Amino acid sequence: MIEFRGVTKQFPDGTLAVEGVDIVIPPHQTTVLVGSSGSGKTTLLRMINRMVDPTAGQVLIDGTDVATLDPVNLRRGIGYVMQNSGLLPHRKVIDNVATVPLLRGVSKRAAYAHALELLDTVGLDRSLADRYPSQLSGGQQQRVGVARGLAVDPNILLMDEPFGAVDPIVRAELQQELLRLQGELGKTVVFVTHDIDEAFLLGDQVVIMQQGGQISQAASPAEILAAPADAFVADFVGADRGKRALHLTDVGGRQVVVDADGRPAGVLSS
Ligand SMILES: Nc1ncnc2c1ncn2[C@@H]1O[C@H](COP(=O)(O)OP(=O)(O)OP(=O)(O)O)[C@@H](O)[C@H]1O
Repeated sequence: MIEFRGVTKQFPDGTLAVEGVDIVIPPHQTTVLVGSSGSGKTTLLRMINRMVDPTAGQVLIDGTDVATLDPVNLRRGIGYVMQNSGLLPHRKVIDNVATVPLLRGVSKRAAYAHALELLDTVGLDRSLADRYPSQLSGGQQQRVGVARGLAVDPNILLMDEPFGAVDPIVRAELQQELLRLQGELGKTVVFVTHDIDEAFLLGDQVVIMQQGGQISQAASPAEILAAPADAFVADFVGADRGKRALHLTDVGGRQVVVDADGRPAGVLSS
């Protein structure tokens, strides 16, 4: 479990990126941080692995304040997948996936064998192992990024707009792959996106952030649609609602429209 307690981040130039955030991120589920540009999503995510340190408050992993942990060790135990995959361009796919386990002292043989298995896991053909990142499509590069994030078998996987740079069709494929993977692996995934549809598709818990780095609402997609916390949330989740509608289900006494995959798409007004 990851817990933010009264977390604020003010950068040295005075920018208040995150303010007074209290949130619990449950284990073995996907929590999606969603909000418009500059709402503090990435800053919040990076405080989990100490790429950013809070100016006030605490971030706890399983009850331990991350401020007491060595940042390098902490980062090597947490998977991190970013937009544009972040692959090392001069290293082959297989080397990119095996890098962190090798740094952690895993034998070469074991690290490379596991890296090949991870290519299978993310749906990539092993024949791509000896290519360089520039010889892959954008979607393939993102899959390698996910394989690399999984390479240390982390309990926690941080994903910062991982599918933001690929076309909509590939993006939809990658989203489905992540759902499949998460069904098998059950990691604690924290995922950042601008896209409310992506948030509702992937998130068990969706955290809606507003400008100034405050949380407007943190709840399941169905709960958010059934009872938006305020006008900002109602407006933010309202766009595009129609296309997800298929059938009705009861959530807390309100009729929620759910799509064919069981994902909520809207609330029936009386
Ligand atoms: N190193 C920094 N120094 C000063 N301000 C920063 C720094 N990093 C981020 N910020 C500011 O903090 C705020 C939150 O940024 P952050 O990247 O967390 O937002 P975001 O919601 O992830 O945005 P985006 O969706 O555009 O990536 C923004 O106003 C940003 O300009």
